[in-house]
Amino acid sequence: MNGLAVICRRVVQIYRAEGGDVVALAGVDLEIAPGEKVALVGPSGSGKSTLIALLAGLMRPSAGRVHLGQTDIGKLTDGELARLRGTDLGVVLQGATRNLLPYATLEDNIWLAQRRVRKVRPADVEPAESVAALVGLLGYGDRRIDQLSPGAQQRAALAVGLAASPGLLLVDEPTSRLDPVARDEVLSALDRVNAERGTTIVAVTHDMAVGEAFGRVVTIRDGRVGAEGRGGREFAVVAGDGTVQLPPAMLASYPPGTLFSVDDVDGAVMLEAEKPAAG
Ligand SMILES: Nc1ncnc2c1ncn2[C@@H]1O[C@H](COP(=O)(O)OP(=O)(O)OP(=O)(O)O)[C@@H](O)[C@H]1O
Repeated sequence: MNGLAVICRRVVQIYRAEGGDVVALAGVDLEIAPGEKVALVGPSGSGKSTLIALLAGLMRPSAGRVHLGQTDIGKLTDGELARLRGTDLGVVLQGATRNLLPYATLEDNIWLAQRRVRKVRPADVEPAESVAALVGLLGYGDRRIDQLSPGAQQRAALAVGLAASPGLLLVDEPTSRLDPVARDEVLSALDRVNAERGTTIVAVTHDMAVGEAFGRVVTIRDGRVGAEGRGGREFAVVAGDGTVQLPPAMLASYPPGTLFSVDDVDGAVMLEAEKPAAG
């Protein structure tokens, strides 16, 4: 299928924990066009995995809306969400082998991942061989997963995520623990999938090479979109409630509670910090 658009509006996710509630996402606004490649980066605990889990339909947002294409996933039943995951959504979890049956062949792994789409959209079922070719594993179909190198296992995990020809591929840390050659092979595979199928790709990563290869890098900070890099330039982002985050390095000079006067001067926004009263 064609690439799916992603729209998040004021998305809030709260985990109910014993020690108290944890606000993992505090109002995420994000738009991803069909066929875009987006890297999600940010400090540990900032909410990246939570956002991916919401996009993967593994849970529903506590508040706000998540649209995948025309579908508001908050309105789907559990059964409908599960169906979406095996058809329109491809999810590749962190750690290649978590997505694979290690003692089965690559071809069997792909075949198993196609079982839902075989019922729902049989016309979209591609031969296992062409899915393997897409990730650079042509001729590996009869190899057992546990006999593949770590880099080839990661591409096998991508093949399984792509087996149903999803419109959106979500990948958690696709290049972690790979050597530079294997990493480049994974990046080329993602590039090929995106170019040939138009699949929208969202990857959580700590690897700057992924961000550079993708071109669009969204930084999640404290459960919000903190900044965005495009074509190597870094931008601040206006959130749905009108707020803009300062770059973290500035917070030392302008701590929470600092007052700014805000002026629009010929299209440039001027912020001037109020000097603390002498005293
Ligand atoms: N199941 C859960 N129950 C309670 N709190 C959770 C749960 N999952 C995540 N959190 C908390 O939500 C916040 C966001 O976590 P999340 O895993 O989404 O961040 P992350 O950016 O993916 O971090 P990392 O890069 O370390 O994977 C953190 O404070 C985390 O401790």
